[in-house]
Amino acid sequence: AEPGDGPVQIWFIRHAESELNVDTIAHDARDEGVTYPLTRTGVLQATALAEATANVPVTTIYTSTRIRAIQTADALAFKHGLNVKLAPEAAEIDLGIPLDSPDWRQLYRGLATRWVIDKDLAARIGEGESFADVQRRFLPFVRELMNRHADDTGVVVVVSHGATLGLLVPVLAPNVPGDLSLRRPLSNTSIIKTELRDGKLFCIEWAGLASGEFGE
Ligand SMILES: O=C(O)[C@@H](CO)OP(=O)(O)O
Repeated sequence: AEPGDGPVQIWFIRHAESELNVDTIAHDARDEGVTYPLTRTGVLQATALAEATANVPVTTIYTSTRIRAIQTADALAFKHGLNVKLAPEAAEIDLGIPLDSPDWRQLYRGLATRWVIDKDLAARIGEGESFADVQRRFLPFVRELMNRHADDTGVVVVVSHGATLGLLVPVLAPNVPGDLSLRRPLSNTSIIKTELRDGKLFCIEWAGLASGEFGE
């Protein structure tokens, strides 16, 4: 069904390219609040996202409180004449990996594998969050939003991050394999489209991939 015809849809969107996503930019500040804004490429991506979704019946926009997410959400908000609702629960996972580590990707993959393949919810790196920690903050936020919008039509948008969305949406939408983000990483401004069916989230599309193509 087209968004607007059927039950409410929740679209989880990864923010546009930020300074954190460019290896040639120093990542010596903590990832918090305003430390990593969008790059110029990111600004153009956010504008393109807003154009591409101009005719989507967006009713509400929630955003992580990192500036890269807020900027992306704002691009949508300005286009749709909406305000944004701040959701600190949707901020990026504190992975415990130094942001400028040359082994960042490999360490991330290792940790994500322990979480979603080995089901070791307590695994963590240093002072970083465990999968149980992240679930404790993100899942109730989304479940509350599902309740709040259960009788709506149209599209509710949640702007968040690669690791948070990639690893947590599969926990909420049972038709998504837990390791899908390891095989199909979310690039900047990727959209995960879900729909509320019988009180549960059903994923209809993952970054352009239709639900029949998720694999095992
Ligand atoms: O750097 C990244 O690739 C991820 C992981 O922290 O973050 P974000 O989706 O916020 O860019």
